Amino acid sequence: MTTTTALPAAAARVVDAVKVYGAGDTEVRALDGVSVAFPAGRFTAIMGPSGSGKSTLMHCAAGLDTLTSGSALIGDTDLSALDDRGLTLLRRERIGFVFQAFNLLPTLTVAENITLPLDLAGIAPEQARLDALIDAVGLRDRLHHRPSELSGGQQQRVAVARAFAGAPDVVFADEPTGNLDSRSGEEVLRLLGDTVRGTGRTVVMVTHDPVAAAHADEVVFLADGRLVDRMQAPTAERVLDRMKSLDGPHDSLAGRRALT
Ligand SMILES: Nc1ncnc2c1ncn2[C@@H]1O[C@H](COP(=O)(O)OP(=O)(O)OP(=O)(O)O)[C@@H](O)[C@H]1O
Repeated sequence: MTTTTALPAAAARVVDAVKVYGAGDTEVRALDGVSVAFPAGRFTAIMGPSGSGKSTLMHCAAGLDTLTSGSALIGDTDLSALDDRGLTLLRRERIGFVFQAFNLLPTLTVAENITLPLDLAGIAPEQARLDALIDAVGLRDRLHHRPSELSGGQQQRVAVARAFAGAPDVVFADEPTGNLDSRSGEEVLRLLGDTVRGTGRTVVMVTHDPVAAAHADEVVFLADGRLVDRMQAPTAERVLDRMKSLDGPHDSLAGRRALT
């Protein structure tokens, strides 16, 4: 038996994660010894002031970037044990991504965009799951449209469907509402939350926005590359209060956005 079996089920985690950019005078410790587990079947938000290491943590946890030291695991797979091809396959088969800029392929239809990761992996789509996803994102009447014919909110809902299409172990979402108006953003957040609660999938989301973070089951807070707090059952008000105490004397983008 390995020691990992004693830990609560984590879809993804980092242990003693250190990420250093640059060297000498220009060295930045973007992650300075972070250990955090993202539990399976839960929606976790990562918050913290600008430059606190949120994106770095997400990129390293998702195998988009490598740690300077420490480990990043998806389930029990240590990413440092994988070569480039192994990492590519893991990202394709076990991880879903939602980015701020939607990242849909403009020449493909909505339906083709949704099944693209499965097509790339040579996996036949499971039709019942696809149908349920298409209904959940409310885009059945748009399946043969191109992304340019959709609103931003609709495009992001396609991206959410694509991220979940292959039943990944974890979906990482990087500021998924950053390019959306508040109503469309709310729809995308509700969709992420409903998918986690309805299907037991796992979502890890980086956000600046306390209102967005309040859709999660738990918020983890970073400051200066360190994990400084975790909050269960967050509300926007409690998240904003916690962010104010992390921001120090200057207003954070999160605080300014939430107050406008
Ligand atoms: N490629 C890079 N080269 C050098 N420094 C970097 C690089 N990427 C990030 N950093 C630095 O690492 C620190 C953490 O950056 P990161 O983008 O992870 O923070 P963040 O919390 O996501 O910030 P924001 O909320 O502004 O997006 C910052 O000081 C940043 O300038």
